Parts: sequence; structure tokens; C-alpha cells
Amino acid sequence: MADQDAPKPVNPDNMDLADLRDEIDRLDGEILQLISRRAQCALKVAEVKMKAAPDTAVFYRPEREAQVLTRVMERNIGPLGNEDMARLFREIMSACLALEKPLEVAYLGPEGTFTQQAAVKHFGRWVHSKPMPAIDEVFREVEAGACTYGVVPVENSTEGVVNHTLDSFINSNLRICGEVELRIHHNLMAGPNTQRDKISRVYSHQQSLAQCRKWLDAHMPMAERIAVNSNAEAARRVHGEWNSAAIAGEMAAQLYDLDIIEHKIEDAPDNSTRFLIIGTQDVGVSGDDKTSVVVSMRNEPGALYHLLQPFSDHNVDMTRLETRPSPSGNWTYVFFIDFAGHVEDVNVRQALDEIRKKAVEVKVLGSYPKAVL
Ligand SMILES: O=C(O)C(=O)C[C@]1(C(=O)O)C=C[C@@H](O)C=C1
Repeated sequence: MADQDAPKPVNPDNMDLADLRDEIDRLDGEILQLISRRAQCALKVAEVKMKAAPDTAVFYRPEREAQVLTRVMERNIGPLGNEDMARLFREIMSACLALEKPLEVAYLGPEGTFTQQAAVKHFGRWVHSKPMPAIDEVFREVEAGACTYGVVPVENSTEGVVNHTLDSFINSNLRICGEVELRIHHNLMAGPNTQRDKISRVYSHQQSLAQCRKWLDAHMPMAERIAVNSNAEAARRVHGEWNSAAIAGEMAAQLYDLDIIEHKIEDAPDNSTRFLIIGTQDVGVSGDDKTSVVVSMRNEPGALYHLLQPFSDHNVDMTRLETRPSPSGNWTYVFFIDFAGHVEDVNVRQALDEIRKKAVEVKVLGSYPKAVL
């Protein structure tokens, strides 16, 4: 391009409103062209994948998405914050992937749950999402191939692990393809005809009731607390009942037309929940990964020590250990372990090889990128 054709540098400080809007129009034109070119590239990527593996092409690549979002955050110069910028790119990538192949994602419903919020955070808005009534039904939907991926909660920072999810992995061949972390804000909501001092029942998911226990003790000690399948289910019920309230997220209040009586009633201000993305694919190395395994050990003295020793010997950073009763009974246990690294990393492979020699069974649930957003 000749020098005289190059766009003149502009200094927004010296521009009036009309000039600033002209500049925004010009920049929007550039952004539009760039997004279109990016989408064309994604279509070409789909062609290349189809050519290489016509029957088994994998379009959604969590490791690549994590790298793209991490790079956006590293290169961002502001004034938009890193997370805001990454969310914009999250949606662009989501739209590009939908051009390649629209994804079907099952989640723990009904509509308006935190799990749906987590699904949107992870995949963006360009997927077909399908609410399922229970965690094991999310697993079944993905196992049956009706949806390619599923989203289920796995642990909460105040309430701990979601046992249903861990137990579902024991009898399933599904893998973990990703994780999402979500800050959870609980709100007390009711229909427009319900007065706060008349509330006699509070519905929510059992974990949400527990996460708001102190607030409920202090402000609604007389109201009966009723556990239901999900917070969105609680909101749906309250939609048709007087003198009842639900504890749920803002999405549920909008969906079921309820008024929020009190925002952020959770006892722990940094309350957050971790969700897993389940599917059938093995995810490649992103450079900042996590691995989850489930190990069953013989019930003998020192079993746990022998299980953990190889992690320390090979410098593998263990991030979580959960014990669950083994489905075979007899007071035996299985251990769910998360650690940093990917099964293709040498130290991880060595640690797992040693554990396999000592364990009754080792099942790798998946290596996947650490949550970026
Ligand atoms: O790089 C790929 O494999 C792509 O399909 C492109 C792309 C993107 O838009 O950047 C889209 C979907 C994938 O999940 C990852 C990245």
C-alpha cells in the first residue's frame, strides 16, 4: 500500500461527537471484514478436517479454544478488561464453530439453571442446548449420541463435591473434555402477588438451600425449606404458587417472571461452582491442562499412601482428592483424583504407570484445558 493511502492516525481527544461516530463506523467496517474473513477460515478448517477424516472429523477442539482465548487475554491492551475481551472472542469462535458444525449440548435443566449458564459461558450462545431432568440423564443423552457434549456440576466451593456426578463416571465410558467455573449468586424471588412477610415455603436445590442457610436462619426462620431437583425447578413452581419463594439465579427469575426480593443471599461471598464438559473425545494438549482419574485400590493398610506417592515422586501437582464408596460394596473405596498436566506429559505418564502397578483399576476420565474464563 502506498504511504498516501494508509489510514491517517487519529487522535480521539481532538474529535467532536460526529467525528468520533465516523471513526466508530469506519472501525466497525474493518471489524466486520475481519470477522467475515475469520469465519471463512473456519469454514476452510472444516473442509480440511472432513478431508482428513470424513467419518470421524472432530470440529470442536477445546484445547485450541483455550489457546485462542488465553492469547486474546495476553495480547489485550485495554481499555476493555481481559475477561470482557475474551467473552467477545468466545462468541465469535462459537459462531465460527456453528458454521463448521452446530453442536448439540445436554445440560442439567430445566432452562434457567446455573448449569445452563455454565454451558453458555463455555460454548457461547451458538449451540443447541437441551435441558435434561437429572445428572444421569445428561450422561445417558451423550452416551446415546443424541447430544455430542454434556454439562454437569461437579463441586461447589462451599458445599463440596456433587456425588451424583462422580458416581455417574464409575459406570460410564464418557470422558471429561473441559471444565467451567462460575461465580454463583443466589437470589430470593417470588411472584408479584407474594409479600415478603407472608412467605411460608422456600424452594431450591438442596445445595443452594445449604449455601444460604445462615441467611435463611436470620431472615426466614419460620419458612419451610423444600429441596427440589434444581433452582430453576424451584422458580418454575413458585411461578404458580402464592406465599412461596425460590432461591435461584437471575436467569431463572427472568425466565419464570419472578421478582427478586433480595439479591446475593449466599453465605459465602466467593461462592463458585465448577462444572465439567463430558463427551466421547480425547482432548489434545493445550499447554495448561488438568487430568482427572478414578482409581480403585485394595482395602489394605497404606493403600492411600501408595496411591499418592508416585504423584510426589514425579512432581505431579495434585489438586483434588475425593473418596467415594465403591459400587462393588464391601467397604471398599474409589478415589477421584485431579492433577495438573496432560496424560501425554512424560511425568504424568510415569506417575500413572506406577499407580497402575498398585491399583485394582485406574480409569483416566480425561485430560482437558484448565478453565480460561
Ligand atoms: O482450529 C480449529 O480446529 C477450528 O475449528 C477453528 C475454531 C476457531 O473458530 O478458532 C473453531 C472451533 C474449534 O473448537 C476451535 C477453533
